[in-house]
Amino acid sequence: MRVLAGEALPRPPVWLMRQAGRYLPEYRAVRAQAGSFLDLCYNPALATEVTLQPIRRFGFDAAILFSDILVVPHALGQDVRFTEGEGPRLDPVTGLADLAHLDEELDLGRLSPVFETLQRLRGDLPGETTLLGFCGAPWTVASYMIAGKSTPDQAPARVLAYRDPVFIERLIDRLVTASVRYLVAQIDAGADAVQIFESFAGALPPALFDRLSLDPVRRLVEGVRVARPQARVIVFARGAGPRLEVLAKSGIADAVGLDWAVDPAWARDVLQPLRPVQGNLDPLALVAGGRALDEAVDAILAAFAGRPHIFNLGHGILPETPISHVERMLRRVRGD
Ligand SMILES: Cc1c2[nH]c(c1CCC(=O)O)Cc1[nH]c(c(CCC(=O)O)c1C)Cc1[nH]c(c(CCC(=O)O)c1C)Cc1[nH]c(c(C)c1CCC(=O)O)C2
Repeated sequence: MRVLAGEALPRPPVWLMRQAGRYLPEYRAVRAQAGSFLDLCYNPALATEVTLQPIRRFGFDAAILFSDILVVPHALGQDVRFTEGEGPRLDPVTGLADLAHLDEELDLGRLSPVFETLQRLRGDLPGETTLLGFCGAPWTVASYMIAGKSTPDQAPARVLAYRDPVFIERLIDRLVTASVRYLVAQIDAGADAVQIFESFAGALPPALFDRLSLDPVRRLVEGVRVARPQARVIVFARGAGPRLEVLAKSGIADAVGLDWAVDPAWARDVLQPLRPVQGNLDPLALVAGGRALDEAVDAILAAFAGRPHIFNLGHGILPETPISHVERMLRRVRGD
């Protein structure tokens, strides 16, 4: 929270995207008894437990709510399933007629287990551990709602952005409104800060980036700040590249998340004078370990030293990551 307020610390605080997950045996054990992945997300006792697991094991400085970005379309009435080994499956929404079948307003009651999880976490976490809530950015969530699954380049949503701009705009608007409500409720339930995951920023050409990513994220954050002026917001726009400068200059986010392809020297010179940054170790360097990992960690620490920085990966931790590599990374980041 101090870094998000603009303070530079001698050692950066550290957490990892997807830090609760399949690389942990204790997560796999809970997952096996939980039923479906969504059952786990909506079970406050178990969701609290898996959120706490990486805090207990590694002492990360932040805990991130265990949930998924796709609970928002689910709570809007879209059918969402997670099938083993295949990832998410949704009944595609591809035009205004489909959109009419979804709820206009987000039903917060459907998401009450998520808020209960946050309340439990607030009580169970050490006082010095930041509690992070999150949601997907409107474009990223819309691209799943349209394609109905993960796609390499979000082609189904992108082609509709050209063919049916009215539909895309309505869908994005609905997600902005729903996400404001959702993040405000997360803050009220105990989240200290929230992260917005724009995982598919990199798919958008420049004209669409402003219209479908930057502007909706701005409206989302403004909506949250109007309702809860104390809110702290991290925006992680994967693949945005040099467009991160526009984000940093806009003042939308308290901190700018960096993916692993962002050059730390560039981010130090261009972004860090404007905003605190978060990132950006390549998750595959963490899989590889050894000297390559040490060098990658050192390069990030050196680049961002002296200005506000939160250490993190440049995307989610991979299931094949050895736990000993996470421990090695943490010793290096903490200087012990
Ligand atoms: C695009 C996206 C999704 N979900 C999310 C994003 C944005 C971040 C990113 O770009 O990775 C965000 C997310 N998903 C999950 C979290 C929990 C908090 C955390 O530890 O960071 C967060 C913040 C848990 C999860 N969400 C999912 C898992 C794995 C499911 C399982 O345990 O069976 C976890 C731990 C499932 C999920 N959820 C999603 C996909 C594509 C998948 C399948 C991928 C896979 O299987 O690895 C959608």
